[in-house]
Amino acid sequence: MASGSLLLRPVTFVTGNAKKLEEVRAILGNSIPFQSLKLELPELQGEPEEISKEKARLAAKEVNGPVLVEDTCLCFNALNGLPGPYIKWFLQKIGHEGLNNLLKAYDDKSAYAMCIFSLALGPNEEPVSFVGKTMGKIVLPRGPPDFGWDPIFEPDGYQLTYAEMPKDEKNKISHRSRALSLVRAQFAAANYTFQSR
Ligand SMILES: O=P(O)(O)OP(=O)(O)OP(=O)(O)OC[C@H]1O[C@@H](n2cnc3c(O)ncnc32)[C@H](O)[C@@H]1O
Ligand SMILES: [Mg+2]
Repeated sequence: MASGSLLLRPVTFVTGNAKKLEEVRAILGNSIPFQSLKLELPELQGEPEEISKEKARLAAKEVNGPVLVEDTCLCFNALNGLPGPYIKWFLQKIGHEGLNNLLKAYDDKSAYAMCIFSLALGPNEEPVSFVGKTMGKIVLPRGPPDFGWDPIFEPDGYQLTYAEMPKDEKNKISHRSRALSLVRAQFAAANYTFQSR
């Protein structure tokens, strides 16, 4: 082992969401060796970063090794950041139309997508978080409804919603790719060494 480096089992990215996994794979390529585990973890209520960290603690206990998790928020500025971490349930219950209706009473349609990754090196290690944000606005749905709220989020500087953009274009500017740049920087700085599987 090189001096100053930490020998780890490969990191397990834990998520119940196949679309997230697809994007994480596309964004990371071979830059960080990881495997994945499909697991729906219980989620706390509270501030986004704490929710993400708690997911990492639970995941690290399940896996008994290094884990990466993420929690995604869609935050409306007119609603002081809500639905935020509760977007999954809002989307499920009221859909794209209902989310648009929430903003009918306000001129301000601006919103941001936020991804908080948390890395825990093991079940007894405190997780570290990495936040990525992309600013934009909420619009009537346009584009294929393949992934969550992609059809109603139009990032600033584009006339396309996330759903209308080619995947690699979304992955260049997305909340997820911004957070993963920080994760990658952490891995580079920490100089972790991975055991071969
Ligand atoms: O198992 P986990 O990783 O928690 O997966 P999840 O689907 O439960 O995901 P979250 O708890 O982070 O809830 C975020 C919600 O936002 C959706 N979502 C996440 N990332 C998105 C993206 O980039 N574009 C559109 N929708 C997204 C996702 O489908 C959920 O409905
Ligand atoms: Mg979830």
